[in-house]
Amino acid sequence: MLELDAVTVRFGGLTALANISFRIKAGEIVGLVGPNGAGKTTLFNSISGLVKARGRIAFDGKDVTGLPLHKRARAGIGRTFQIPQPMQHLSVRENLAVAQVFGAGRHDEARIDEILAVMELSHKAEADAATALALQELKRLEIAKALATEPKLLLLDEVLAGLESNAKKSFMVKLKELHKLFGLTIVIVEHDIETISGLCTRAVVLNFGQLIADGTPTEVFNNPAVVESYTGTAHA
Ligand SMILES: Nc1ncnc2c1ncn2[C@@H]1O[C@H](COP(=O)(O)OP(=O)(O)OP(=O)(O)O)[C@@H](O)[C@H]1O
Repeated sequence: MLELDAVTVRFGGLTALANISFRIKAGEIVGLVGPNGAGKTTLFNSISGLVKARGRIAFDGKDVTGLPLHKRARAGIGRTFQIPQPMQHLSVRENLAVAQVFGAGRHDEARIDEILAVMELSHKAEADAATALALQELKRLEIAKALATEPKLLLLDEVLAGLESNAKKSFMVKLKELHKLFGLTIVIVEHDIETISGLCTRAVVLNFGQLIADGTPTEVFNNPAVVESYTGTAHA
């Protein structure tokens, strides 16, 4: 479903991603892990089209490397952002409608109602999205907006960050439900080892823009290079 070949991103003299190559199969839930500044968000930006990358990115067998953001969304690549930013002055429902037109090129109220229901936001559908939502609701809206684009591949950037452990657990259950209900492939950036182990069958680890491990969560978190990347001993 997703193929990355030698994906490289430079910002001036800084190499944010260096020759990243891996494949993701349809239906996988993959954890994208690594210390701050490792390149995780830049990888999401490269896949979704927010950042230009060298190398090759293919999705569903088609080369999307040169495609703009909206065409990648139409191809089925959806994402959330680290800091949820609903559109100002629009209701929750309107936020989803805009996302749907952008990503799917159509307006389907029934589908929006379904997403509102599954994300437990029906009671807030007409509320002002920017001012009337608590943190958990904002996070649910961020995921709902990505779902409204009708993705096949969903890139989740730290959607569980800042939640206490019970809320985290219920979000994990919800993500598993969405995976099944919408037939999604998911890549999730997350720092918490327990969350990655509970949710993902595979983890890919970046450090200083390099891919340093790829395997089951148990394999990866026992890998000395990964432990070093978190404790800093390798680069201290
Ligand atoms: N637009 C940009 N211009 C210049 N440098 C950037 C830009 N975006 C990211 N970087 C740099 O690229 C590197 C990778 O950043 P990135 O945000 O992808 O890391 P990350 O793994 O997502 O980190 P975090 O866990 O802190 O979100 C960092 O050194 C960052 O400062």
